[in-house]
Amino acid sequence: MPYTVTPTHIPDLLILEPKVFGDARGFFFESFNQQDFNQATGLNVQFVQDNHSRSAQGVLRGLHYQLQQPQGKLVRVVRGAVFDVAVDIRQNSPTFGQWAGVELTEDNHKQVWVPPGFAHGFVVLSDTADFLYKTTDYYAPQHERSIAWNDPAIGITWPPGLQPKLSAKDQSAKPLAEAELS
Ligand SMILES: Cc1cn([C@H]2C[C@H](O)[C@@H](COP(=O)(O)OP(=O)(O)O[C@H]3O[C@@H](C)C(=O)[C@@H](O)[C@H]3O)O2)c(=O)[nH]c1=O
Repeated sequence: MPYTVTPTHIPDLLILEPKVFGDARGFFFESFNQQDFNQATGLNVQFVQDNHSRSAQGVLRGLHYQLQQPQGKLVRVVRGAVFDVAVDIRQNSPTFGQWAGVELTEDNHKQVWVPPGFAHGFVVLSDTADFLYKTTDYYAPQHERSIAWNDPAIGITWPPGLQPKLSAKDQSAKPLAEAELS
C-alpha cells in the first residue's frame, strides 16, 4: 500500500504518509494517486481544485470552513514546516469541538485528510512555507467562515510563544460558540 494511514483520535481525520523512494539523486514519490488514496482511506471523493499558498514564519491562516459547499482537503507542505490543525465542527459528531494537530514538513512528506465539515488552519514554523492542498469542492467566498484560532473552548495547543500574523478576516473571527454552523 503506497500510503501509510494513521488515524487520529477524531474519526475520519487521517494522516497519510506516501511511500518515498530515495536514491543518490534525491527522492521520488507519488504525491497523489486517486486509486491508492481511495484504497487507503476507504473514501471515494473527487478533488476539483488544487491550491498553493506561501507564508512567512508566524503566519497563521485559519480556522477556515465553508458553510455550504464544505470542502474536504488533502493538505501537505513542500517547503518549510507548519503546525497543521483541524477542528471537528460537524454538529452531530461525538467529537464536535475537538481538534487534532500535526507537524507537516518538506522532509516528513506527511499529508492530512481533513474531511468536509472541519475547520482547518495552520501556522508556519519555518522561515517560509509552501503549502499545497487539494479540495473536494470549489472555493465559495460567500460561504467562507473563520473561527478564532485562540478560542479557549477549543483549546488548541499552538507552539509556545506564538504571536501569529493574521489576515484582517482571521483577526475578526468568532469563537466556535458564536459561529454559524448551518
Ligand atoms: C482559498 C482561496 C482564496 N482565493 C483568493 C481570495 C483572496 O483574495 C486570496 C487569499 O484568500 P484567503 O485569505 O482566504 O486565503 P487563506 O487564508 O490561505 O485561506 C485558506 O486557508 C486555509 C487554512 C484553508 O483551509 C483554505 O481552505 C483556505 O481557507 O485568495 C481564491 O481565489 N481561491 C481560493 O480557493
